[in-house]
Amino acid sequence: MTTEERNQVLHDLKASGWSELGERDAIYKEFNFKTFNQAFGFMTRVALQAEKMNHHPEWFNVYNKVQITLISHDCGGLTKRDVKLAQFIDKAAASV
Ligand SMILES: C[C@H](O)[C@H](O)[C@H]1CNC2=NC(N)=NC(=O)C2=N1
Repeated sequence: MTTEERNQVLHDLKASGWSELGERDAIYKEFNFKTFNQAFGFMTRVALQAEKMNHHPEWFNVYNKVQITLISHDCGGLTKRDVKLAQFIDKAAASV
């Protein structure tokens, strides 16, 4: 991404609850659902999309909470693939 693209994209992602990690060039967001079933259903939809994109989240789930970090490991930082997946994730969470 160009610096301009990156700034625009980060601005939009931050507006929807993503934050930049300090220690790595990655983005992070926490999702809270009502139940484990909802959390895991959400994770299942994200997993299928991730597999399609061959781009996979780092994530941690306890009961109704899902914490997600996105980074492109091959580049050691944020790429358009992370942005695409983040946008899919937000849509999936909104439709639970
Ligand atoms: C072998 C396989 O294509 C690679 O390891 C893919 C899989 N999923 C991936 N996911 C993410 N987030 N970053 C990667 O660099 C990556 N690489």
